[in-house]
Amino acid sequence: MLTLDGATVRFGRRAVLDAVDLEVADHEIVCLLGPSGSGKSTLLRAVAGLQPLAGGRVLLGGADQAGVPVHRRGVGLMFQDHQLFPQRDVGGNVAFGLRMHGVPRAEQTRRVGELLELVGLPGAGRRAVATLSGGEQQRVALARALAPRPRLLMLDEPLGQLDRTLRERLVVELRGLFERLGTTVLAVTHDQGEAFALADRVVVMRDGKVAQSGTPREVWQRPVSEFVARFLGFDNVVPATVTGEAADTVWGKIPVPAGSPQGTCRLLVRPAAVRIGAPTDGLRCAVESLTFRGHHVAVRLRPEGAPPLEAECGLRDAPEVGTQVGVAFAAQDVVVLASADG
Ligand SMILES: Nc1ncnc2c1ncn2[C@@H]1O[C@H](COP(=O)(O)OP(=O)(O)OP(=O)(O)O)[C@@H](O)[C@H]1O
Repeated sequence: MLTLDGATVRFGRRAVLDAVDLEVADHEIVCLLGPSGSGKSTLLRAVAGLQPLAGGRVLLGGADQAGVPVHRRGVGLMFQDHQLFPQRDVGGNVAFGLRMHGVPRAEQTRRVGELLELVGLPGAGRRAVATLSGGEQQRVALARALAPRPRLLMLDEPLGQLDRTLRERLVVELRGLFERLGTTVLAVTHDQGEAFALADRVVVMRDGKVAQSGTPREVWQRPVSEFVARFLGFDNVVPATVTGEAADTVWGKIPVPAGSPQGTCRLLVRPAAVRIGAPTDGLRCAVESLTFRGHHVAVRLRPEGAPPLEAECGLRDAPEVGTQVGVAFAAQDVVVLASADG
């Protein structure tokens, strides 16, 4: 459906999109994830035709889009600040793209009704935009973007301004809706939870380049680099030397999965790999702090003469702050990272 082939965008001398290759298949939901300024929105704008390329190509359905204006690309866009037209009612907003495409009025009315039903706002066509909650406005913006049946729907921080609970609910609804409609989606978010819940595939960006692309499970289980691991919120990343099935680290010898690459590397030790036991067993640490996270407790440990170590455990197993514990490591939650890229 969508192919980026060496797509490059420059602002001045800086490549904000740096020779990016990316494929989005029909019916696929791809989420671009990455820190602020990594080029996510620029990529969407380049695909939409709002941002000229300094090099490379954007192809939609196999056709090079060079010179094709925004309104002829057949892509739908929904931006963060969904910008509904305040003077039009809900129906008028949803029908906007249909009017632009010269869809007959009766067909417009039918389609608007259908879409409002789909996004969970049946019968809201006559309501004034100002009377809607943030979440409802977001749904109207989505219905408006879907109305012209774009071959590719692009969402830029679609749920950005909503509170966490509403976002978590809507993201599940969105995924169901896109699956039912068979919509091809390219979405941008800086919220990894949102990306992982919505996407078939996650693309992590860094400085205008793709740092990693894979299913949510692949990226979560096997981040390819220290950058991706840290971006996902993992703090236990240290230099290591792997020999056989063990790594030498500042935290002592840590077992690694069979078949791991050998030699010097960075090692990711997921909090789940850190098993807390009696102070006489394993690496001795002081318990520095506990953070309650719903179903588990994040435990910050301070080993003697080594950097802090993040662990996690069940609510009932949480040690007391200030006590001493011993730590062992479980190989299945240890990942040898392919590159030491800081
Ligand atoms: N019109 C412009 N002129 C100059 N620099 C720009 C312009 N638009 C974007 N940039 C710069 O390009 C870089 C990438 O911006 P972009 O908006 O694509 O990042 P992003 O990953 O979407 O970030 P965020 O998550 O903060 O929205 C940023 O450093 C930004 O300041």
